Amino acid sequence: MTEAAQTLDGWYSLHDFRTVDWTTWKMLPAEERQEIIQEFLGLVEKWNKTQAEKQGSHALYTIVGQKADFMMMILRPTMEELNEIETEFNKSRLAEYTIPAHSYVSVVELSNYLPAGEDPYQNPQILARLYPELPKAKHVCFYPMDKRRQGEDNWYMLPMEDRRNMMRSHGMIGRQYAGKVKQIITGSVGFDDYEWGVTLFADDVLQFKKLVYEMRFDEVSARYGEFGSFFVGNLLVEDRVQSFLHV
Ligand code: VOV
Repeated sequence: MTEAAQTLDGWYSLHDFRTVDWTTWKMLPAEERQEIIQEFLGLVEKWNKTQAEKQGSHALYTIVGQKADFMMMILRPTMEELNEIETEFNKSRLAEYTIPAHSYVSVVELSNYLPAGEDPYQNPQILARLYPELPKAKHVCFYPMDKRRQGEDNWYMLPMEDRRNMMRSHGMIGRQYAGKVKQIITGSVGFDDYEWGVTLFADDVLQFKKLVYEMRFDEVSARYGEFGSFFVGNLLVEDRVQSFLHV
């Protein structure tokens, strides 16, 4: 057996994608739509409070294309809290006018491919990455991925040393995007259909394409990467919720 990578695990993560049922939403009287929007903003207010107390974080983005209309990304210390938030949203009146489009369950993950040193859970830089406040970047890009296990190309049969070297090269490419793209890698083995969720944040949306394309030529992605559906979107600040839902 080859040596398994050790992971550091942080907050649990739910990416919840919804499509708005504009047809029925339009049928409501304007005052009722207002009440529903206020109820939803009340939920967001609770999430803001949790975030201010550093007990979690969240992000709202509208999604471009037909896969979904908006995404709520939620980070919390436990799976139970994710479940409660999801259920609370589902019981809200806005949910009656949305259709679930997609979801992804995972946990913020760092792996030990890079040297860590002393107890990582005491290192403030590592803690900030395991329990991050999601940035208010203008754009988000989310996709799930696997490492291939096929014939000669089986990531999980490679010696630790080889995997570490490849991850070093991966990290070097990533570092060139410092300040342009922030990545949050969430592990989902045992939780969802792929092995990782990749969530990228950037103010310049084109940097997603440049980064992902450049990584395609790097061995760990070129030989071993398998990818699911991509979602790309724009920041939905609370002030924009009104205009987004205005009909
Ligand atoms: C924005 C840039 C960026 C940077 C700096 C970066 C760096 C790093 C480092 C240093 C490490 C290893 C240690 C750790 O921190 O876990 C990782 C780890 C990982 N990455 Fe990464 N990655 C980036 C970006 C980045 C992207 C764009 C992708 C998608 C790949 C693509 O082809 O579309 C990705 C994937 C991953 C994955 C799936 C893992 C876990 C792999 C495993 O087998 O465990 N990643 N990554």
